[in-house]
Amino acid sequence: MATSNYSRELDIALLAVQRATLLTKSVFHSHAKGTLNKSDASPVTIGDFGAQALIISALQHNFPEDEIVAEEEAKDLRENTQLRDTVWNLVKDTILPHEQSQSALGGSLPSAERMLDIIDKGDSKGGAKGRIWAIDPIDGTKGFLRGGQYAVCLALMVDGDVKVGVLGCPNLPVSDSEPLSENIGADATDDERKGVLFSAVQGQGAHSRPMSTGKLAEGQSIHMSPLSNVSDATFCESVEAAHSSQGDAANIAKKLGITKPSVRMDSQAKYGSIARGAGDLYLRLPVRADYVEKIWDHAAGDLIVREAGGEVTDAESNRLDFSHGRTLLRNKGVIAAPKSVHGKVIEVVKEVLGSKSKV
Ligand SMILES: Nc1ncnc2c1ncn2[C@@H]1O[C@H](COP(=O)(O)O)[C@@H](O)[C@H]1OP(=O)(O)O
Ligand SMILES: [Mg+2]
Repeated sequence: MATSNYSRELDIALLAVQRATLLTKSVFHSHAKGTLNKSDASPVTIGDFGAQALIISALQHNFPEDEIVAEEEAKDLRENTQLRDTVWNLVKDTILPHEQSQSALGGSLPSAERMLDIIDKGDSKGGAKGRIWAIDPIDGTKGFLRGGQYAVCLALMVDGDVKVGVLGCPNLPVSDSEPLSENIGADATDDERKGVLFSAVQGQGAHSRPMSTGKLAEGQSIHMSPLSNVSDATFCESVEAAHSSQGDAANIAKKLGITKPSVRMDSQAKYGSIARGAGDLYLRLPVRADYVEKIWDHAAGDLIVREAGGEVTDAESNRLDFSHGRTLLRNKGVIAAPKSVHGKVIEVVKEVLGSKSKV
């Protein structure tokens, strides 16, 4: 087969993520308004299943031979018809107003039963061979619930290498030049200037565009900040202390001479934020030695940051390796930074984590 520039994959991924993100937003708003109270299920559960169904149906329509690694399986929906019907009602009503987009995505799903089969198509084991999509329908569930940052994430890997990545971040500022505010992790009350889609294709750079409800605009090129002095950095980390050691991050920042407080936000919105230069570093430092990261939590963000001119590795300075199934078996932690300072950051990360293991 001729080499691909992945333009069709990118177009479909953007539309699928746009449609799925609109669904999650409508779940959040229905929940906030109390119109979802017929079901006992959490809005995260409903949004997760709905978004996964929409993305997989778009992929199956366009790329029927491809494999899919997705976070959810339909078992709970098969056992709970009320939950199934709640999700189905949302899925069948979520359409893009732009007609051409509808046909590109294969139109509406035919039935609730078919929706369950589609959700279960995300059960690939992943691996080092072939075309495999990784989906996280709602990354950052805690952020979603508190009206803060979350992301709808989709990436295409070919032979274990990420070729296309898209992140739908409905609660990040539209503008690439808006600096990160301290309350970015919690405040999504102003919908107006919020909502962005980040994307990247290997070798073609990274882009952002507004998360519109209609036809998507052309992407704007995005770049990591040209940070020459690491002590000027703004660093991002998880809100959840169980996901990344905030104590280790504070020690690392101190040793690097960083004085600004960290910006805490949920989800791969952290990767998008540093890729557009709104922040500089993303530190994810293991809390539990036995936790293995999932590929859908990193594949899109990894490519977007690298295509924006950044470097993404684990805490040992190894590239994230997506070729070992559904998890990042060979990696611990994530350190993403502009190329100019990544080496210096890793030096200090090793120092801080190394001194801990000697205690
Ligand atoms: N102990 C852990 N260490 C690191 N990440 C974790 C841990 N437990 C869960 N996660 C994952 O962190 C991701 C969110 O990260 P962030 O804090 O950056 O928003 C979720 O996808 C979550 O996976 P899961 O959804 O399986 O619980
Ligand atoms: Mg996740």
